[in-house]
Amino acid sequence: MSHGWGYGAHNGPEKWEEDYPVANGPRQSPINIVPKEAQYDSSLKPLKLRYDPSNANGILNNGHSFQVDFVDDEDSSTLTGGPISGTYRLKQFHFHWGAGDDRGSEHTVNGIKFPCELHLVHWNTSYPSFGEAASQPDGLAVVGVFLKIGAANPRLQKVLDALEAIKSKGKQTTFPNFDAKTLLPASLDYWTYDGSLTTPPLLESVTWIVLKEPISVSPAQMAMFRSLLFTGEEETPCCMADNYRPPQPLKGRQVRASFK
Ligand SMILES: COc1ccc(C[C@H]2SC(=O)NC2=O)c(OC)c1
Ligand SMILES: [Zn+2]
Repeated sequence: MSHGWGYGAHNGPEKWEEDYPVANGPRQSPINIVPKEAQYDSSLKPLKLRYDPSNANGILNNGHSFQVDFVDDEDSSTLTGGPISGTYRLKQFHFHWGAGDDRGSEHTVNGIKFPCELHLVHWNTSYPSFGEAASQPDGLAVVGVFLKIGAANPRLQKVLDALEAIKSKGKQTTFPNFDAKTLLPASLDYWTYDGSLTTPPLLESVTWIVLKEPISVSPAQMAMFRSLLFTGEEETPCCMADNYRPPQPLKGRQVRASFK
């Protein structure tokens, strides 16, 4: 690809292998999760997510999605327990969504696509930085949460209300005092497997932790996601949607369940 990667016909997921050959690697993400084939593992610990709202910093349209960034210079917003050992720090969260409610998630369950998927990105503090951790096989842990069409989600609305200020690529604004825990469902039951970043550079450094229980999002709220632009202010506007990579081959990997 002469131009940067994206989600269009000319630079989308089917083309990424041209610049990122790891796209065909042994532990690529996302995957289709088949609950009946996931093995219950009683040794898996409960997830422990301790987030300090004061670590929330800014919100950015990065041209592929939007992300809420967190100050991560202390162990104040962390993920411990679950399938991981040690302490992972919250770095950012972002979403993937469809142009229609029939698609948008990256992981699927029994082949079912959800309209949206939240990713909470954490890095292993046994490495000196996020960038260092991202190149290590146990460097990152991403918690995935499905969004399902239903009642409007008031906690999500706080995030969506900030989008009008970051409509086009490269725009950012402050986003203080946000508790990312409010975006989690009641149950922290999860599936876990070894995978990768779902965008270039597709590094195989992610322990995936996908929650079984979705959170709700209303059709009007989905429309707010779709009001964002992939493009910068000076470009022909292109609505940000269908920014998801489809499921990748499991290649013999085991998906474990924290619940029966
Ligand atoms: C070190 O470079 C990167 C590049 C991209 C992402 C974001 C990807 S990874 C995911 O789960 N979803 C996404 O859109 C990243 O996140 C850890 C780290
Ligand atoms: Zn993601």
